[in-house]
Amino acid sequence: MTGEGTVSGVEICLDQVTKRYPGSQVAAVDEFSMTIPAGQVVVFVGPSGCGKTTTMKMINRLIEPSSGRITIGGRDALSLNPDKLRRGIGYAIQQAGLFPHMTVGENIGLVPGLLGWQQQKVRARVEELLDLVGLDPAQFRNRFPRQLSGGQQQRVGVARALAADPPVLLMDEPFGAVDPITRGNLQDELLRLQSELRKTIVFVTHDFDEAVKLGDRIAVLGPRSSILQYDTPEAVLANPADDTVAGFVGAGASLKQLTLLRVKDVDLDEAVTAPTDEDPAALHVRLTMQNSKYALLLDARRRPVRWVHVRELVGGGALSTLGRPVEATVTQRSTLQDALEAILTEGGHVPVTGQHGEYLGVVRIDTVMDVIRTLREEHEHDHD
Ligand SMILES: Nc1ncnc2c1ncn2[C@@H]1O[C@H](COP(=O)(O)OP(=O)(O)OP(=O)(O)O)[C@@H](O)[C@H]1O
Repeated sequence: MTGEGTVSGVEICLDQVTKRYPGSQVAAVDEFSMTIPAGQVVVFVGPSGCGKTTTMKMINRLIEPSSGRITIGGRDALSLNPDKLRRGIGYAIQQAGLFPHMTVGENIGLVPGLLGWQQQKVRARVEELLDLVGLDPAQFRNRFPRQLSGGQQQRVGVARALAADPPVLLMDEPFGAVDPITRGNLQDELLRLQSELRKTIVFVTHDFDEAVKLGDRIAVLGPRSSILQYDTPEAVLANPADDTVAGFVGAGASLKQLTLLRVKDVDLDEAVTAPTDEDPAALHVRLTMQNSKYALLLDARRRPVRWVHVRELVGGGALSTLGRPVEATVTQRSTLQDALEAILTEGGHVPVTGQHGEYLGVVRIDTVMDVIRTLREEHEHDHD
């Protein structure tokens, strides 16, 4: 994820951090070392029980490490007062973790209040944050958490984590408890927020697709929080470090890479186009001469309306009644994943439209397949 804001996050370093729970023979986290760059989103992904949450909670010392070193922005986290440390680190969890007896406003204003901010300033900050996460302050400020939907609660949870403008945000499956559509919206909003705020975010999830979507880097973790791979989503998808990672990435890994690219990143092809009032016989001649099977009919404002096959042009009838309607189009901003789905609907190619729905070109299935092949080769080459 690249953003335009200035980086407000700081680097986090974990150096041989180990957690041994009392009474347990094996370490839950075993000598974990990682540098998390300032202003980036790093996603910990891995199977249940591998130690993701334990690793994350050692960063804000909700769990005390048994040994090792942690620095946040160059400061030794283990020598700071834990309460003080936590006030400088935003924390968002599944089911939002809001205090049920406090209003939305009180929940969000909690940490700034603890930091001694003036009431007036806290109130202004609450308004600002509710706005930022897309909730109308007048409507939501005085409600209690139980009077909110799951998605709204998660938004408040994110607002609360951001309240004191901390450089670091820890997010533990924050969108785990909402339906897939709300989840997608919350992810989009986090990306939008992050492009402005540029915090350092550590995000824990089970969901590999979520990791690919949100992460600047993904850490795929195995037993005892061992780092199986720590790389960009592109690299993990294209070249999983071993069979375990490959299994976790799952089938269709190279297809998932297509969510990282957009239509504007590839060359468009030209279809044979025709206005809907063209003479079918004349269009037949044009298609034959250009050795094309299909023509794309455009309306008076050059918007794609129908596909017509060359065979359908010989039986007579007005062009506007021939062929079949265009069912899917994409824009320059659509992901190649969306384009591929549309191509499968449309049969081999999909029209690309501009701001006013006007025809710009088509993306063909061959183009998408070439992209997949190139990505795979590039990453194999990188890892030689
Ligand atoms: N308080 C505890 N006492 C003893 N063992 C614990 C404690 N908390 C976690 N563990 C153990 O430590 C290991 C790592 O747990 P952790 O919760 O960090 O994993 P996780 O990857 O976050 O799992 P999940 O995805 O299911 O939340 C597990 O084997 C777990 O049983």
